[in-house]
Amino acid sequence: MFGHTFMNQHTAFFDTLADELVDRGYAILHQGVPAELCCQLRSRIQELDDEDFKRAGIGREQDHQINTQIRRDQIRWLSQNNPTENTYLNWMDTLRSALNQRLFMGLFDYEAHFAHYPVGAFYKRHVDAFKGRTNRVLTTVVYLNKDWQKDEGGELILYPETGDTPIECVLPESGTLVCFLSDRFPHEVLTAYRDRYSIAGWYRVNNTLGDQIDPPR
Ligand SMILES: O=C(O)CCC(=O)C(=O)O
Ligand SMILES: [Fe+2]
Repeated sequence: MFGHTFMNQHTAFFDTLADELVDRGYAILHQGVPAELCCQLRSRIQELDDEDFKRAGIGREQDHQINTQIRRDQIRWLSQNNPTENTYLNWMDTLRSALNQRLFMGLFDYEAHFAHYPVGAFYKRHVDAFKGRTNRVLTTVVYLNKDWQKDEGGELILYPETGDTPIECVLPESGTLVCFLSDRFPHEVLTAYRDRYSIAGWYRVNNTLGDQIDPPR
């Protein structure tokens, strides 16, 4: 689907992403996903019914009360069956091979869900994977919100492995791609004051450690 010219055009982008991951363990790229694709993904979300989005859970935790204290987003997993979702999954697969070529990370597959944070929603500080207990190794988040303003909240805050001083504060602006090592960076989503749409995804390695899936599928 993505030919030679496409790859050449994007070589510099992949190089930057790989370099930043090596240097810092994370990367924030402001045009990480082509604008046209972001536009298609926004339309796709509009086609989906509110009912398609389900309350996100924490691990295998069934306790609704505890969940709502931690996260209030609603999610829907992406599927290859829809052409727009499939285009996104293909783009992320191109990125997967680009990273494997440069960093030998052995990224094996990718799973991703749309997330909707209604007004008032947040996701408290957490890590996406615990060392040695998961096969999720690299987190990606792509934002789909046009002209997001500072006073609309909903920032992603990244923390260092230890300590409470944030290292990054990211506005969920359309096209921005955030990528970080899943077991290294605690992070949180501050309360959103406007509907906030994103796609969160995880590259996984192929091992048998992964018995903890968060959120459950
Ligand atoms: O939407 C974001 O900025 C981050 C979401 C997140 O941390 C997650 O879904 O695990
Ligand atoms: Fe997360």
